This record gives sequence, structure tokens and C-alpha cells, in this order.
Amino acid sequence: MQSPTPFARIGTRGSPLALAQARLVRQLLSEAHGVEEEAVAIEVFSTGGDRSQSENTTLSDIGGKGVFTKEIDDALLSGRIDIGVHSSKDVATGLPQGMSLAAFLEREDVRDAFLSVSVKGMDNLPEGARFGTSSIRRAAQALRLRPDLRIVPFRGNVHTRLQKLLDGVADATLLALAGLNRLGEEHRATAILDPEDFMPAPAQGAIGIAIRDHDDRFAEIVAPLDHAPTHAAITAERTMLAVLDGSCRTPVGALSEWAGEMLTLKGEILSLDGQTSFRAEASGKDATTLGENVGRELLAQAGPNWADQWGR
Ligand SMILES: NCc1[nH]cc(CCC(=O)O)c1CC(=O)O
Repeated sequence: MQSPTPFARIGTRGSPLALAQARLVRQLLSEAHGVEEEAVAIEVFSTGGDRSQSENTTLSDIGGKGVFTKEIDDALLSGRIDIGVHSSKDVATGLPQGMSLAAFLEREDVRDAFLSVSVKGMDNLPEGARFGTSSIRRAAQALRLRPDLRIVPFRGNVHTRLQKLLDGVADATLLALAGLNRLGEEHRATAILDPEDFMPAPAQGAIGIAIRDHDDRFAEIVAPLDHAPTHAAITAERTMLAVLDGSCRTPVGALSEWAGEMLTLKGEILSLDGQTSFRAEASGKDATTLGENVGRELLAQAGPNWADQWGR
């Protein structure tokens, strides 16, 4: 039987985490608009980032920008779907022409979790332990504290990485606590890291909703899902990243939080080996201005050629 025209068509990647996030958006849309969940279609797309899971490729090798979103962006722009649902930290700062991030769900826990089958935390890792991560930010932050660690590539979706850990591919790894929470796997974490040492990736823990520019109908449909404090914090962090021209070959951390009426933003850039890092912090009421200020301050501290010197 031909199903009736859906109320909305969501596009997502097919990983268990991406599907959990898309289902959450479907549930919230259904509640906000009094429509059946079945009336919200979920279309699954395989992205370049899903296809290239080979161990020795880093995300920067496969092109970085939009590698987890391109196929969904294309489907949105061509009208095949109405809404793209993403982990905001996977969304490049330079969005394709004609679409924008219209809403952000309330942010999950922003912190990184430490996972190991042999030890409790970073400090307990033996000399020269194998630290599994393909994130240059996590590698740099780990090496800052423990220059003796050996970084081993660690890609794949959350369950793949959990299995690799059980298989002994590495002695420890880091994962976003947000993803573990959404998958009901938070009990796998042996420690939760202090964001001062492990400043999260810009926009970590926030689900972002993309729609076509000038699509008034879907702008209205997604509006009730937007969490204004999260929206402002993510805007500050992504603006900072854009000022840094945040290539994913440069380790960057950011964390924006509300302190009463004021938005604060901390930012950090690191060398690949974690031995050099710069930090800036400011607060303000306008998220974009705040992001620009902290980004510029970091650039000023690091000097004009920082990205080249640091192996970009
Ligand atoms: N690039 C993978 C990715 N993208 C978003 C998350 C976690 C969920 C989130 O930050 O919202 C993860 C996995 C991880 O870093 O552990």
C-alpha cells in the first residue's frame, strides 16, 4: 500500500547513534505537532565518512569538510528530504549554499569519557600504553598529559570502537559521553574527563537540525524543537571554529556555557603532539561576537603561521 504523504522526511546516517538521534527528532516532532510518529519518515544515507572506515585514514585524509553530511545535504537541497539531523560537531562550519542549521536540541553532556578494560583512568595507564583515537584533538590532549602514550588509529561507529577495545586493539580510548548516553552505553565509561584537560570538540553533544533556507513551512515545524541556550552556545563555538578556519587537521577544543545572563566561551588550540597549546576565554551576550572574539584572540596568541607550523 502506498503510504500517504509524510508530515516530514528526515535524513540521517545509518549508524546506531545517528538513528537514535533521528528517532528522537521524530518523537519530538510528533509530540510538538500532534502527528503520529509513523507520519515522520526517516531516510537513511551512507556518507563518505561511513564508507571510509579504513584504519589508516584519518578524517582529514578523506577531505574533512562535510564528510559526514554531504549526501544528506544534497538530499535536502534537492528536496528529497525536508530535515537533516546531525551531530553538530560533524557539521562543517562552511555549510553548503542554500541550507542552514535552524534548530538545536538541548545539549547532552559535553564531556569526553575514558574507556579501558584494564585501568580506571588516564593516570593509571602504564608507560607507553596504546591509546586508541583517530581524533587529533583527543590525541593532542592525551599526549599533553602523557607524552609517553602511543596513539593508535581507532575508527568506526561507537559499537565498533567498543568492540575494538574488548579485542585489545588499544588499552584505552575516549568517546563522547553524549553518544554513550544516547546509546545506553554510558556504563562502559570508566572515568569522565575534566573538560579543563579534555576540552570537547566544538558543538559536541548537540543534535543539529538542518533545513533549506527560505523554507518557511519547515522553519515553523522545527522551531518548537529549538533550545535557545544550546543554540547560542553552539553558535559561539562554531563561530570560533570558523574564525580559526578550523580545519579538522588542527586540534581545537571549545566550550560555551551559560552563567546567568551571560554566555561564556573557552577555546583552545593545540599542536599535534600536545606540547604547545593556547587558550582564550571571554563572556558576552551575543554568541557570534563572542565566538569571533575568542577565535581572534587564539589566532593572535598562536601567530599567523600556527596552522602550517603545526602540520596542517
Ligand atoms: N565523529 C563521531 C561522533 N560525532 C558525534 C559523536 C558523539 C555525539 C555528539 O558529540 O553529539 C561522535 C562519537 C564520539 O566522538 O564519541
